[in-house]
Amino acid sequence: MALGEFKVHATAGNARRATLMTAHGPVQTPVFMAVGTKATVKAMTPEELKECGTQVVLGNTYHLHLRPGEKTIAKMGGLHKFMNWDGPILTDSGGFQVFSLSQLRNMSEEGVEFRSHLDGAKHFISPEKSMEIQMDLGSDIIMAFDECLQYPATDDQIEKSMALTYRWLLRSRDAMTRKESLLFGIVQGGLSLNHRLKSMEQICSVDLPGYALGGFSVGEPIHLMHELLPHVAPKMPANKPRYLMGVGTPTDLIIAIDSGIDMFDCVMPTRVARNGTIYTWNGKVSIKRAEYKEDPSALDPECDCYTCRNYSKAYLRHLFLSGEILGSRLNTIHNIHFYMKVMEKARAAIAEGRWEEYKNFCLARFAKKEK
Ligand SMILES: CNc1nc2c(CC[C@H]3O[C@@H](OC)[C@@H]4OC(C)(C)O[C@@H]43)c3nc(N)[nH]c(=O)c3cc2[nH]1
Ligand SMILES: [Zn+2]
Repeated sequence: MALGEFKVHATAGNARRATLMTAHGPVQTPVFMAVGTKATVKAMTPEELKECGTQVVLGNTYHLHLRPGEKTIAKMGGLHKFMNWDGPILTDSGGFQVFSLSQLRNMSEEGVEFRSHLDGAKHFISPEKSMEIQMDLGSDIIMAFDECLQYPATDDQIEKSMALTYRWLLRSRDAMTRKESLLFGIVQGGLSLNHRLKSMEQICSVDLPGYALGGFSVGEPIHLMHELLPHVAPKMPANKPRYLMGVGTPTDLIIAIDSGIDMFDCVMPTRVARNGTIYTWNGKVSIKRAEYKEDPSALDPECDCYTCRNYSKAYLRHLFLSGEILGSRLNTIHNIHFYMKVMEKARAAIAEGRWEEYKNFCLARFAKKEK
């Protein structure tokens, strides 16, 4: 397959089983990408990520620009070498984090001036600067510099913001000089269907290797996203990957795959692992509950990850209550393994004509409540 080629092998309604070719190898979709904001997927080594079936790791322009700086990472041989990850890396463009993390100074057509949340130093990111940072990092998939509007937003704010995001996409595209990197455009448009379709028309009119849906999972009631997705995702170019940014729970993944989404990222599995929430094939487990104090069973009897093969709920509860680092590591290994297993089985189900059955199985299982 050629660089950037997206080959659809099978479909089931809007769901697709496909392969995206990147400079660091093929990505089998639907895919869940592990979030490695500061050049590490928290608490896991690259070997453990691979063992869990991780294909793509995310990095971030905003965080890595502030520390250690993309020029330093470039001097160290680029982000792959720096973090010892030889698979595909996708980097977010930093817009979302500037708006959500920093004390924003001001925003203009040119770009965004902000103060670092680390030391208050002044910085400026524009579409051109964001592309330069991501190319210095050696990213395989680069996200266009966009404005991710907060929720709720007025129609006027949505229209102005998506027009800016479109103009910034054109500047992002014109600033791309690294042919190994694939640029994805980001569709905005808030939570209104007509704005979403208008933004999709604009963004997808630019010929790119892939397109993302941004502006979701920003505090809106999640059902609004579920209601919009089936009307938007299937209308995006069928021969290009569709990436739903920042989503989501296992249930969200299944619902979005069913609407035609191919790629996902979310801090959920790693973040909730560190505070003791475990995803299993029978719903969520909160390891700190007293009922697990002397429970010899694995987190999930249906899981074959390193954690479930070697440790009991009693031990993992003890580690969590003791604030032991190993607790974070073992819980994260399980949650990442679980997410990757859900996606691996989804790929097989679509390929083998079993998607409806697998979808309904997952939605029922994931909804089960702890006794
Ligand atoms: C959680 N909900 C959510 N995240 C979103 C993102 C950022 C996604 C990145 O932010 C981090 O999650 C907070 C993840 O770790 C890194 C590595 C930073 O990458 C992921 C978005 N990014 C852009 N450019 N545009 C968007 O409209 C957008 C919407 C999102 N909704
Ligand atoms: Zn497990």
